[in-house]
Amino acid sequence: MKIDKAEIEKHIKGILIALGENPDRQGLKETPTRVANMYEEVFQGICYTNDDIADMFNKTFEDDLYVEEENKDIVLMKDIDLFSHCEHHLALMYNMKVAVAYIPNKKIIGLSKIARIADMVGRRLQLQERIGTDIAEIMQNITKSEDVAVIIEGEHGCMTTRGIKKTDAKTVTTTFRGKFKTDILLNNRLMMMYK
Ligand SMILES: Nc1nc2c(ncn2[C@@H]2O[C@H](COP(=O)(O)OP(=O)(O)OP(=O)(O)O)[C@@H](O)[C@H]2O)c(=O)[nH]1
Ligand SMILES: [Zn+2]
Repeated sequence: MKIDKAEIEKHIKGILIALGENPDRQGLKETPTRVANMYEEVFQGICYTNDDIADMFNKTFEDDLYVEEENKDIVLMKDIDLFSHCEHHLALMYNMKVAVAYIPNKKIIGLSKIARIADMVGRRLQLQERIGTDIAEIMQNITKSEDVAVIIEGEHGCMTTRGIKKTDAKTVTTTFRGKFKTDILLNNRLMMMYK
């Protein structure tokens, strides 16, 4: 699937007219094209399924280290900054920090790929909760490990710049899978590392 930029341009022009603007004035003439280009960039992830994203960033290393049961331990990447857009208002989710943890099961994933997965998942119309479950599903697919956790903190433009306007409100969501859900000590250890 590809984003239909011509359709987006047409509709953005319609929105400008509906707002009472003149879409042919100097400053707005190129706006529909600019917005279509921007949408192509920030909504690129809509064109791909979670399986597609897993294939895209499937760079793993098989290391003897993680075959030994006693060496299986938490790998955590935190403070991955991210933007997304809420599916209810198309408003920006910003100041987002994503943390992704997993326990390697024979395979280890290239670290940059974790951030690339988060980035692509953010390029969809999202719920903060679903960003977590999508990242967890893709991580499980690539690493073949059930034990994955995703913690996200973020601010929602639809709550800070309009509506209720709670400018300091932050939302924290957690997605715990496998042992991170069932083993409370492991979960506590992760939260200590996350702090
Ligand atoms: N759970 C969840 N809710 C979200 C997210 N992004 C936006 N929302 C909420 O989606 C809801 C949509 O509610 P509606 O009542 O249909 O929309 P609205 O009339 O604009 O609501 P207000 O924002 O309360 O003015 C709002 O409560 C938003 O805060 C998200 O990532 N997760
Ligand atoms: Zn919203």
